[in-house]
Amino acid sequence: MTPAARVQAAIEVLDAVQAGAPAEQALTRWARASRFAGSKDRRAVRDHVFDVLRRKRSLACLGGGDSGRALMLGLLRAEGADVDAVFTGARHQPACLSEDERTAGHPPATRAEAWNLPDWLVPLFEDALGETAAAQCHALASRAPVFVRVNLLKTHRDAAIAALAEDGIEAAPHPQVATALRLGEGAARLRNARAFADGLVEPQDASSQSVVADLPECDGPILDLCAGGGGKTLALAARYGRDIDAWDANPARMVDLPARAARAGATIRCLPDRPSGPYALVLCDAPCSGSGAWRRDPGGKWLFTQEKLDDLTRLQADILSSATGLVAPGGTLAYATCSVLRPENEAQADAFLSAHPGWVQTASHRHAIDETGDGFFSAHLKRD
Ligand SMILES: C[S@@+](CC[C@H](N)C(=O)[O-])C[C@H]1O[C@@H](n2cnc3c(N)ncnc32)[C@H](O)[C@@H]1O
Repeated sequence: MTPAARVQAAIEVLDAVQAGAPAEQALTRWARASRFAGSKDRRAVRDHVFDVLRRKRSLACLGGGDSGRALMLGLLRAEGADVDAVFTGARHQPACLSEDERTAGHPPATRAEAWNLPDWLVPLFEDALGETAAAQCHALASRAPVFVRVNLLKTHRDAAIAALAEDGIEAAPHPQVATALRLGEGAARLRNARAFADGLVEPQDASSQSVVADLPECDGPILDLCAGGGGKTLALAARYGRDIDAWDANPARMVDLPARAARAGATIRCLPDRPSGPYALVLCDAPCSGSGAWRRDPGGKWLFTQEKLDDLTRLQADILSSATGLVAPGGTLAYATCSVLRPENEAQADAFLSAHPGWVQTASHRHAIDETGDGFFSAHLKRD
């Protein structure tokens, strides 16, 4: 496919997304109907689509509308591309620009437009991020860096870097997180690399790794209460060098965890029934808006509503409250979200402390959305 034909394909996928289809589904449909497209074409179309979805609001301004065509025009203008070399009208390529399209479009004017947020989220981002809100929104509208966690159960950092290099994957140590490597050239080959197959590394955002690295020392039993796919369960097993219990209200989410644990050389017990404890440490990586990681799932940013936020904060409070019975005296309940919003973070921890005398907060960490990782929050709540 020519570069312009890839743009036309992205326009069609974006039209489907704007009509309500999830981006992944729209891309899969397009790929199935476009057998002529090779893997590089598919990757390029996907990149266009996700680049637009991260910055949909500002690109709609620049492109003069929110159709797939206007959004791609906005992206090309933002990148300073020669739009007439793309909108050529040739076969499989976007039709030539009309006079209206040429004159339409303006630079983003409001904060919501410049920050690529729905209007209602702007005050929440300002409240949570203060002077860094603009920079963090800019990071949220950019491609996410790719990180892996070095699995200390099997290897060490330099050996992991060398193993990745054997498969042509560049990896550089993270400036603060000892287990994290940032991947460069060749990152797309990770899933086929020996280092991955042998369990030397696991894909995991650096802030996610940091949440586990920051946990207190612990000698007793450990539970991952919202284990999901088990990213943090595996990190816990490596961090503490012992067995970890894992549970999730939706057990189907843990289906791949036994195979992942086997590859990582970790012993994880996926509990069939709700655990009863007591545990010295319970990690509660709660369901959340995902606002700290929307650059990986930009569709979520545009579909999120105040009502969904209210539902989530109620669920988080319920999960935290029901987790209290699982923690041994002197033990820690570590609450974490990949959100930057106060109602899901500091306000949630404060409400917990008010409602549960006998608990104290021993630490809280905020991770900014930037080149070193996603936005994350964690609070360590200790049972006195
Ligand atoms: C943010 S995800 C966990 C991600 C996971 N810790 C990881 O690192 O890959 C939150 C998980 O909480 C689970 N969940 C929702 N309600 C729950 C509840 N009441 N108790 C336990 N888990 C719950 C969801 O099914 C989801 O898998």
